[in-house]
Amino acid sequence: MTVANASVTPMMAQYLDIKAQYPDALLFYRMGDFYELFFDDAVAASEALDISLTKRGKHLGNDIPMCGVPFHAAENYLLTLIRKGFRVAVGEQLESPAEAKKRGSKSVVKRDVVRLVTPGTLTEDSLLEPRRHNFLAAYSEIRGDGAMAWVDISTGEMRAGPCSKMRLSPELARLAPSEVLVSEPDFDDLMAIVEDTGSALTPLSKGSFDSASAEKRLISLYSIGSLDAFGTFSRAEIAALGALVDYLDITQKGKLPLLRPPVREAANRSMQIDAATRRNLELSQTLNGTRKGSLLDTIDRTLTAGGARLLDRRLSSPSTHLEELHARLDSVETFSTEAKLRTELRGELRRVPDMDRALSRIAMNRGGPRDLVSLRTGLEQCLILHELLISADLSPTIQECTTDLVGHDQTISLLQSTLVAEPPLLTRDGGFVAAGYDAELDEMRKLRDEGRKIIAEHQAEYAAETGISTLKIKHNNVLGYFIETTTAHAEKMLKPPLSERFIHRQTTANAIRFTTLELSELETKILNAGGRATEIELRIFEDVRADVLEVSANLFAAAAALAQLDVFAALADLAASEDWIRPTVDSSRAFAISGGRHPVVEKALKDQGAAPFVANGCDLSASEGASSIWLLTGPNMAGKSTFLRQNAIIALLAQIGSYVPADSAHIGVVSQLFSRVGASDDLARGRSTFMVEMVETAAILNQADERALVILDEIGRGTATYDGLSIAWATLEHLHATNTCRALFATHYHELTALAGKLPGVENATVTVKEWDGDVIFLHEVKRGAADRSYGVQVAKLAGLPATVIDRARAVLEQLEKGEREGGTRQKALIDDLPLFASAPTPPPIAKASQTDERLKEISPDELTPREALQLLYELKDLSRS
Ligand SMILES: Nc1ncnc2c1ncn2[C@@H]1O[C@H](COP(=O)(O)OP(=O)(O)OP(=O)(O)O)[C@@H](O)[C@H]1O
Repeated sequence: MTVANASVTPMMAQYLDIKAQYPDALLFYRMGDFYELFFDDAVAASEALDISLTKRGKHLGNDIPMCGVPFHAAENYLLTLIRKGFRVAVGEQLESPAEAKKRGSKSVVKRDVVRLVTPGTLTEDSLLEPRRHNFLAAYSEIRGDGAMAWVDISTGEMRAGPCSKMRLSPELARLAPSEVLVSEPDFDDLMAIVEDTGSALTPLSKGSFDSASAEKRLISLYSIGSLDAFGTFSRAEIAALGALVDYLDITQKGKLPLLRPPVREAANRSMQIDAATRRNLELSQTLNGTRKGSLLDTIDRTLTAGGARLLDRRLSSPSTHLEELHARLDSVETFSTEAKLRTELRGELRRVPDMDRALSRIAMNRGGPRDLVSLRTGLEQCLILHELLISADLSPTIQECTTDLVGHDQTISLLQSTLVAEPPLLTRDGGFVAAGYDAELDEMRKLRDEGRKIIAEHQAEYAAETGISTLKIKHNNVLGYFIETTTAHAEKMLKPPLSERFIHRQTTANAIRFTTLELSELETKILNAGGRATEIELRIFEDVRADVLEVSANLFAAAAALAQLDVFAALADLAASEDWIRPTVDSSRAFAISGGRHPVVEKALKDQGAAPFVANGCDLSASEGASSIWLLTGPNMAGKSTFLRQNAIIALLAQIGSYVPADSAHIGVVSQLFSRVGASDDLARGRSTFMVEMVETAAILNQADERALVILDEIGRGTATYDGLSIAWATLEHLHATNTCRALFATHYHELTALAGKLPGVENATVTVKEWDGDVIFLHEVKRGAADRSYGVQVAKLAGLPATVIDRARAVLEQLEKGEREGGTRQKALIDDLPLFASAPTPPPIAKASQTDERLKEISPDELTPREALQLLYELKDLSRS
């Protein structure tokens, strides 16, 4: 849409031209100190940002809606827009108005989009959560072979791995990317899957996913001969990686971030956890959507942003690789036993800045002197940490980390010699290069600074010469340096002899301004010195930037080592203070936990000052080819869900390489974790509680293999009793006979406990309670055997149901039990044999009459609300009946 016709101003024509290239994004059009938005963009942004909508001129006879955000506060507005699902094209002025004028009096300042801001391509610290990754993912499929690639451009990490369409949803749940790229033809097909995970979905042309050109793109990006240098990637993986690079090229307008060589993530190296299980176990956020109260929040004691991101990554992808797990556990053990070393190490880790993000900003030319200082501080801390660790008895993994902490002497001394201790935020502010680093810079600075002193001396001299003590030398962009005095004092300066030396330049309302020849000369000298000093500083910044980027791989390795050390020390700290133990993880099919606890519930009870958490064991150990299932019965509120979740969490913690909250734990590696705990309506997708429950159960029964750990809580609760019981029964049998997995199955259907006698791999267990004086007391102890009853009525009483309802419920229950004992049907027991509910006695009519009479006397009908009037009418009707 090129609308450069005569009816629009040249500026508007330029705006429309640029906007036509970015129809799907809001265009931030830079005008001086503001980014302006026009037309529909303005309407949408003003609503999303809650800023006022104005108008500017006319287009095709109509007002042009406009709104704007100040340049200096643009980041916050950007964040709000991105969070609300918009994409923003940032259009900058590429020349100054003066330069535009030189090209012709009617020329419009050149502008173009310098960057397309989308959820997956943020780099600004203020737009990112420091302790979380921000992934951009791409999904591609070539002849039925699917793959996913993902990158965090704020740290440069890029990975790819196989991913079938069926695995797309759990993979997206694992990575939680903020944006997913798909090929245009796949858009409609994948929309529901991607949107379900909360990621933004962006279609790219089919060409971006072409694997041959993707390979060429990657080879030229990394200047390598062949991609084999990084491992063996499938065509689909290459296509997905290539799409990422292409999209970064489009959005960053050619300024590619520093992308580290892609790493291939083999399938089956991490525990499969689907989205529902992640939600149910509240891994990184609670069911209410908050981080606080999640498992991650409870276990995260890391002190660096890089460490926090690594822990988050590990928790979302527990490993199934035994060697890797043991290496991690050995490292946590090192810091668990070496308490003093751990404390000292953590003291130093606290000072480590976010080197990854600083380096990425520097690479993208969005960094400033403070980012260089972050690298310097980080590397200095590396040396201190190395010193601390070197004499200790370390695990091999920690030893490897220590080697990456050193070898940066040249970079350290470069950064130490170039930068001042506390530089300004922006390079253009100048003043960040240390004195003594560059002789010319020192000289220019001296001249510039002495220039100020000389100006002050001149001012004193002129004051003495004219006898005007209030005379000042000032500066503005029009006159440069000038001498200013009040109109009254200026009289004598306008007359000889002073007028020969002081040249009159300007008269304002309150002052008269002069200059002298020597002042003009001085100005040129000073100005040149200041400008030259800035020029030199910018050149030095560029040189240092290039030197740093030259060794970026070493710097990333140092940052990765710091993050690892932080995670190991944080997990060791947690283990030591919370009394966690090292689990045994092997290739057996064991699942033997003694004294297990739920870390989040335990902490919550501790924080509330409530009775301590009751530890419970669990043994689901199974022999090859057999299943082992605990069928858990017990009253509501007894702690069944907590017990179920705690066992899943213990397995998960063990497989991220952490100690676990238990007295002992032996876990045969779990490759899939499934959990169906509780139920929530998925009204947005028009699915009832029962439907959601069945969809999730179906996924488990279809996918769980013999290395799976399955947690099922109250299957069938969402439907009629007999249907529910039948479904639960059949599900349990299927898990036992077909899935042959390790499972915990909590149920209210006591009838199921009979299966324990029939199926060899099923055992009954119950969460105990005590009944006392008609009330129930929760002991939270899990024991083998079946619960005698469900205590639902007692729990309802605890919850505050009215006494009449509780009494009546007891009567119904007794009748049911009696009916069953006597061999009748439930229906007969209830319909034929249960006496009808005797309603509460009606209050004596007299009292009612008098009350109503009183109210009638008091209230005039006009004062009544419609509701009160209706109420009164009913009362009067009752009265007339009686
Ligand atoms: N082992 C335990 N030690 C101490 N308190 C516990 C323990 N387990 C659970 N609780 C407490 O009991 C509460 C209820 O636990 P939970 O939700 O697991 O019960 P439930 O049997 O699954 O109940 P429902 O069947 O109603 O869902 C928890 O919020 C916690 O405060």
